[in-house]
Amino acid sequence: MKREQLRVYFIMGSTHVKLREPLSILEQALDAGITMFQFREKGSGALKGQAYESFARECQQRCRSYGVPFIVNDDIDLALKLDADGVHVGQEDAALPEVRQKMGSDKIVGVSVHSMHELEEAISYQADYVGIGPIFATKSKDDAKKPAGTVFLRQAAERAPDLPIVAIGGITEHNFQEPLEAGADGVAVISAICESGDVAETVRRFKR
Ligand SMILES: Cc1ncc(COP(=O)(O)OP(=O)(O)O)c(N)n1
Ligand SMILES: Cc1nc(C(=O)O)sc1CCOP(=O)(O)O
Ligand SMILES: [Mg+2]
Repeated sequence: MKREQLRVYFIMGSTHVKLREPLSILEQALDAGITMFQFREKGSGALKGQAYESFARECQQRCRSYGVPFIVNDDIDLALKLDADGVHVGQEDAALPEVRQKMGSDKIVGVSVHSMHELEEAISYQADYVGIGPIFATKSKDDAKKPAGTVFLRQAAERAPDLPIVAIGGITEHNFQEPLEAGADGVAVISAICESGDVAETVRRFKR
């Protein structure tokens, strides 16, 4: 993958957008230039079964029409079934060698890391990128860790200059420069886009 693809990484599930139409938000975000999309359908009220798969396919179809990578959060079986562009897994989701073996070498495998040990593992098992967070406080993940700021992000970028890094957690139009200056290639965002009154303008600001 190209590290520029992490520049504005939009993450969404139907539960993140409350009463607003999620597919319309995704289309507006794609049209405004998001560079990667993650399908993250989890938590209370999340779709299940056929509705879950159909919603994923609808999102994937839209990403394909814009040439934007479609990444599945957590669910490797769904990623394989849909021939998604990749998966994102956390430390508790699955073992990285197994994920790589199932997905194959051509697909994108992203992993969350919070320590140097986890970063070293991600490097040795050839993760395509790492997600580091939460940088700031977030309300979008119930089991998020404490906000960590950019200290570890900066250390990770220094240790692994060739490994693409995306910052996540509480990132907004007003604070996104901080993780970029610390060495992130891009920012991964849920609420700043899902809850924006002007999705297109918000995405454009992240791209400036
Ligand atoms: C880009 C990116 N970075 C980190 C995460 C968090 O993954 P994880 O810790 O597995 O938590 P859940 O998102 O699965 O709740 C992510 N999804 N994307
Ligand atoms: C999905 C996720 N993972 C995080 C991590 O720290 O690993 S924080 C987070 C939620 C990001 O949403 P928002 O942009 O609304 O803060
Ligand atoms: Mg996960």
